[in-house]
Amino acid sequence: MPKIVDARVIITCPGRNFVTLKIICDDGTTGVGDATLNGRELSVASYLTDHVIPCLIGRDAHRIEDIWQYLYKGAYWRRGPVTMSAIAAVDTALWDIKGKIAGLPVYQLLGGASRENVMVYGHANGTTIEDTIAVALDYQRQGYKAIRLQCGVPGMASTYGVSKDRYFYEPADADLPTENVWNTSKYLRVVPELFKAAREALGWDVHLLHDIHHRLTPIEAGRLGKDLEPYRPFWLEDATPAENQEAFKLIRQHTTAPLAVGEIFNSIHDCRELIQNQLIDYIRATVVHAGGITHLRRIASLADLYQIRTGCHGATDLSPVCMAAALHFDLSVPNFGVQEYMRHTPETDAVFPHAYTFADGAMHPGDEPGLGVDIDEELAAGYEYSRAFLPVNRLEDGTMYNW
Ligand SMILES: O=C(O)C(=O)C[C@H](O)[C@H](O)CO
Ligand SMILES: [Mg+2]
Repeated sequence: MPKIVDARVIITCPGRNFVTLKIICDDGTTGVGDATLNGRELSVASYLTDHVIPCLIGRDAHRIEDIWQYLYKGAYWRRGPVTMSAIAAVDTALWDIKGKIAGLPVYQLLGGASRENVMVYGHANGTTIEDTIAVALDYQRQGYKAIRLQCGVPGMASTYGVSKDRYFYEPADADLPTENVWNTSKYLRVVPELFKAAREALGWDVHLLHDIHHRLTPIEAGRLGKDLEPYRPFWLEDATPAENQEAFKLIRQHTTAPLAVGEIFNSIHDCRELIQNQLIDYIRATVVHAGGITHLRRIASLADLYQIRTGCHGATDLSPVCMAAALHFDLSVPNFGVQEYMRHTPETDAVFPHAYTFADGAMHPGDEPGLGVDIDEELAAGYEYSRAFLPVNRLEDGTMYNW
């Protein structure tokens, strides 16, 4: 048996913070897992270092399921983003180790490829509709078959998903949370105009997505869905905060726009009602925040019973280690939908050398044994942790709101 003899947490900031777990076995095999929780990085690092790693030493690295159950049931305090991100990091690293020892890429251990590659969506954003369309056209030229559209809202100083200077969006931008201001009626006016302009410019052979980022009430979401229906959106994401899973019934009564939810979910229990009541079309939970490959597969299996497809979260705060793991998962599950892909910076790509590739709007995890990703610890050590928070949101009268 490959015995776990050591494990360490590596924190690095090549432009943004990443937390990575590396597990080392007695035969020298190592595995990596992403443990990054945006804006709360050090809590997961501490949970791993102080509470998880001591329990791992001496265990058989091949017993992935048993170790998962040990960390989940054994902690007594179940679920939550910190705990589940830490469990995910261990689980991901163990799949990496198992693949390396077997000499197989992880997707082969998960049942093999269910498709040739994995369709990804890119982020087109801009302060105006015109700017956003120009970026979307560029994505289309690069071969993307699916594009997320976010544009600035006239009369609002900043909007979720709109970057100041880049194609991708990096929200954790300050040492203390930036304060944004939100106005629902202004927002509800601009999005249908954006989609109309996008269909005119991009045609109908491209999937168009939009992220509401938890900002509407269910009835407002129903209205937006209805307004967007003529433009056939691929999905509307996070229409309303999903703690209240029942709320999605109201949205469903009013629109046939497909709904995607779950990037902040960390357990199958967060999405059980949404799935079993057929209230969503895509589940966005991903490897790092939803308990690793082991738990995410369980969520996907439940979703498959209800013809709900996967659409894993893949923003830049999920490291290349999570991206690699997600691609192995995506390639293997029968009910794959789409994978989010926000390119990392060259600095991040250098710290995390990886085998995954992008071509013609799709990705492939590569065929290296394990996950096909690693962390260059020497390079990582050159980028010191720098505290960064996600913004907070207020209504124009100062009321605290959802970001
Ligand atoms: O990529 C998305 O769909 C997001 O909503 C990005 C999130 O705001 C981001 O990952 C938060 O850390
Ligand atoms: Mg989102």
